[in-house]
Amino acid sequence: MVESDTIAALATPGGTGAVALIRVSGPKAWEVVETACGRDFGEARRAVLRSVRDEAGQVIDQTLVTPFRGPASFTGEDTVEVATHGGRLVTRRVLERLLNCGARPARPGEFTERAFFHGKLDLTQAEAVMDLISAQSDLALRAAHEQLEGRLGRRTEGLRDELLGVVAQVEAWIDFPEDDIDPETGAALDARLEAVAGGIRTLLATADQGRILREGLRTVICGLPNAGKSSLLNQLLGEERAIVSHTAGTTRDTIEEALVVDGVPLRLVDTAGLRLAGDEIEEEGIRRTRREAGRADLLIVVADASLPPQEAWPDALPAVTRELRVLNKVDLGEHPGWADFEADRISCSDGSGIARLRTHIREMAELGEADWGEHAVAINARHRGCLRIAADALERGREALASGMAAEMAAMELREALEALGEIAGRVDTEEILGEIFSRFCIGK
Ligand SMILES: Nc1nc2c(c(=O)[nH]1)N(C=O)[C@@H](CNc1ccc(C(=O)N[C@@H](CCC(=O)O)C(=O)O)cc1)CN2
Ligand SMILES: Nc1nc2c(ncn2[C@@H]2O[C@H](COP(=O)(O)OP(=O)(O)OP(=O)(O)O)[C@@H](O)[C@H]2O)c(=O)[nH]1
Ligand SMILES: [Mg+2]
Repeated sequence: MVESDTIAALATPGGTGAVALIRVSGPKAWEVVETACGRDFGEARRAVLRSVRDEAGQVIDQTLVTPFRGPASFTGEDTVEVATHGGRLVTRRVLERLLNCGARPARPGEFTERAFFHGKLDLTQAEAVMDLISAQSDLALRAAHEQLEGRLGRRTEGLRDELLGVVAQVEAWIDFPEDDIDPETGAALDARLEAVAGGIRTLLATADQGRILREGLRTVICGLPNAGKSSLLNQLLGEERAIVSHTAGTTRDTIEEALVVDGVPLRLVDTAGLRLAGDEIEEEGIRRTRREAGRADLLIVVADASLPPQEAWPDALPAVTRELRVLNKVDLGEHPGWADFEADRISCSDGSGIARLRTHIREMAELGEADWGEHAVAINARHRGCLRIAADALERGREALASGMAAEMAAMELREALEALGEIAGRVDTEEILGEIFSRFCIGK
């Protein structure tokens, strides 16, 4: 689907600023802007100062215009960038004028979509543009950058090429149905398939990292009432977000906030204290706490250090892969019963131990330099879906080969794996899938 019409949209946020940027892309991009400016541009990639005028010849704004000749542009099409003064009204009037001169408003993500259709970006790179814009931490930014630079696409396309080689060999056998695949060749093919499967597994293992980078580590604070859970949320946020009081049962509903702790994006959730409920609302709060705790990436269990352990530690918490134990209120003195208890000792009143707790949270996220590595990628949910389909089909293909089934059977399964792998970089012909992806972008991107 390569559309031949010319689109225009504001590329910068729709507020007041020093300068705003409007992009026009498509076969008539130059013509549209030249009409609005009443003059030709001359050379590509050279910024020129031009007045955009309305139909009556009245100047709307003095703008800096940069024309690009396809394919040497972001979209791969003829493109013109018009930098206007950054007022709401002036940008709206200039855009309206360009639309009147033959452009139509761009749909969300349409510039990037066109870059994809003109082969400027593969689908993983187009997705990376979006990740880059929404990145909330330096690591998320770095991951998006590496994906934009094409690292993930090269890996999946590399695996696909290798698989394609094997499929070609298997299919060559289909033409000679009287010959079975000889065991030696069969073993060699299987070794190559195992290597592809290994590559897929390596990528799948980054799904957790990818989700955490994009959505944040889901961190749930829980514990008995009055332990200081809301105080801890406030401490980590650096603001008085949640209500804190000496009354047990203060927090009745879950509170969720996004923040970055030591470079790790978190979704921090404060919950109602776990105990036998006093009333119906509290009971519902506690039900929500259990649900939240169950879907946490990291559980922070908080207890009051000044109380004896048997009175302070909540029981029946869901098992999660990551858990941090915290003893709060150490400023009040620690009950001797905790002596051998391994936990972060903190005080939300005087801030002691909070810096160390932050470090521990970061370590738990396993997103540090050491965990990240030189060749790391962080896949998203769509990539994971494709990789799982590919891994399963590949497995079935290997079984078919091993059990001496007809080569057709094996080839069919391997073809399915091939297709799923190719889908990651955008080898898809269903516009529906692509439309779904690009529609999540903002207008002008
Ligand atoms: N003014 C402006 N700034 C921007 C963008 C933009 O579209 N316009 N970008 C939009 O996201 C990002 C930069 N990405 C871009 C990627 C490729 C090309 C481009 O013209 N590519 C040509 C020429 C390459 C070259 O000169 O080396 C090409 O690929 O053929 C432009 C911007 C961020 N900053
Ligand atoms: N001395 C001392 N008091 C603290 C500390 N942290 C919290 N508190 C106090 O403990 C009481 C309970 O704090 P909250 O943060 O509301 O406790 P919570 O766990 O959210 O309680 P619920 O929402 O009722 O489950 C408040 O009076 C806080 O001021 C601390 O480190 N030291
Ligand atoms: Mg609370």
